[in-house]
Amino acid sequence: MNLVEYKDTNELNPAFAERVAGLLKDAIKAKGCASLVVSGGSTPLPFFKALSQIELAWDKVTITLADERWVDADHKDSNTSLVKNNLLQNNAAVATFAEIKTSEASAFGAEASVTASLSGLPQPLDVLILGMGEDGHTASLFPCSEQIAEGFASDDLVIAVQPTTAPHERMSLTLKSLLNAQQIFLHIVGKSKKDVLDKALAADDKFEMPIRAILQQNDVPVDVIYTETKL
Ligand SMILES: O=C1O[C@H](COP(=O)(O)O)[C@@H](O)[C@H](O)[C@H]1O
Repeated sequence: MNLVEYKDTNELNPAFAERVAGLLKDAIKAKGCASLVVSGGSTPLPFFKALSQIELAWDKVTITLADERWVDADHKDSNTSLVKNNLLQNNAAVATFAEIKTSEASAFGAEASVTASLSGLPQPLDVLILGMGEDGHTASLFPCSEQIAEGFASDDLVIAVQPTTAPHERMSLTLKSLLNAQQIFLHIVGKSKKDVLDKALAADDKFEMPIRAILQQNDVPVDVIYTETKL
């Protein structure tokens, strides 16, 4: 794990966007296409705006989400709408978006249709950007959920999850899917998230803090992109 710290979000967002864009350009040069998996929540919004403005062959990039809350597109908690309204804009408007929210009423039973929606996603993933909750969840691998052991052990691409300490059913990439990446970034902003990171690094029970399964592995490089100061 490599910690990359910035003075503030005004410095972090363009620099992180250039770093991600560089990796996507390298992948396109090497194989003609690239995959980018992003997270939702509140942290990535200004970074999405910065990334959307970078010039690259976005028509060769497939974007998807590491997880989604099972809500309609017009719900304020929709990660899909966050991506559509902030990342799939400007130069990035021509990227392909593989959605992980489908029309089923429940996430439970929708795994097959979500897996089908992801069938065109180039794998291994070129860039995976994760967030982290105060409870140490990442994607929607929640420590509180009944599905956490299966989320760690499953060979499937996605898993439906019902958190008990956060709202909404979720659809999440499984741990195996998340680790099928060339480069992982953990994007965190603020001292409280840094405290969670430090706690995650201080012990090894991944069921207590699922982010440990990402941080404490040696197969995929992980850069933590961090600033304490949100402007
Ligand atoms: O519920 C979720 O939370 C995490 C962290 O979100 P943030 O608001 O603290 O940035 C996020 O990474 C995940 O995609 C989201 O569904």
